[in-house]
Amino acid sequence: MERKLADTHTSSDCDIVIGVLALQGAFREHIAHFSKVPGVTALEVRKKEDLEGLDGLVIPGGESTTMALIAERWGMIPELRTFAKGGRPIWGTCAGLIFLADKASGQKEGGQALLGGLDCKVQRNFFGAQINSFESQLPVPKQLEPFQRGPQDYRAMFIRAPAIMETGPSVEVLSEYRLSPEEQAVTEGRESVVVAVRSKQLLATSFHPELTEDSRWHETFAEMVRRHIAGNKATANGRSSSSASLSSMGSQRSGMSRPANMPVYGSQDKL
Ligand SMILES: NC(=O)CC[C@H](N)C(=O)O
Repeated sequence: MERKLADTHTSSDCDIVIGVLALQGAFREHIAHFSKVPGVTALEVRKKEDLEGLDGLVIPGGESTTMALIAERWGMIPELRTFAKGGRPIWGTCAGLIFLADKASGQKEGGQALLGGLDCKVQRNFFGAQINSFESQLPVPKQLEPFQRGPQDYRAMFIRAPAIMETGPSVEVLSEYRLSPEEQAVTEGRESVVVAVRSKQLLATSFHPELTEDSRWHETFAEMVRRHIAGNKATANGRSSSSASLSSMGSQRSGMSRPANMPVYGSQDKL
């Protein structure tokens, strides 16, 4: 595929290629979303060679044990770890968050391979089984530029979702979910759990933005990827990467806000 990353491009308009791990789960829905974000080409990643030339990677929701087993069978775990260590941006949604976490509790017997890198402890299936899946409107994370357009809340869909129980110092909390009194009763009085974080080049969400019609999480990740590229270019040119400001990137795009409350993509049964 021909790529356009000319030096004359600013960070805000350079074309980027984002891979979506397509071993299992909701990868098609992520690709459908990225097709709505200008300048983004999204590709399925099915084998280790597909990781070459990507600017960023999404690990979708699905079933993290199954995804890890398939990745192991295809010999992809070392390459995925190398990709993560290399510093290119990765976004994990739901099972993808579990995959990125340094620690996960509630694993199946025998455990599961984790990529790690995200200094968090997650609890698998924190919100219960498939039948306990639910939706919630959460306030937008103020620090993310794409969320300054459109509604002041976003639709979060939790499907056998994990929660982030502990975060390390490098982790920035983007969203929390307030637990009901009944939920607090079974979590030793904990009032909320973390459901979205960012840490350096990693983004992770407990819920499924790809199953809604709101592309602002996808725009956020595309910005992280562009900022990473701009930072690398600035370093290569001996300049400070702070010249790549998120707000200046966002201000050049217009007409991209969409109503959050739109139909769900596809069937949840396949998750
Ligand atoms: N929707 C999801 O991605 C669910 C994640 C699933 N509970 C797991 O542990 O992998």
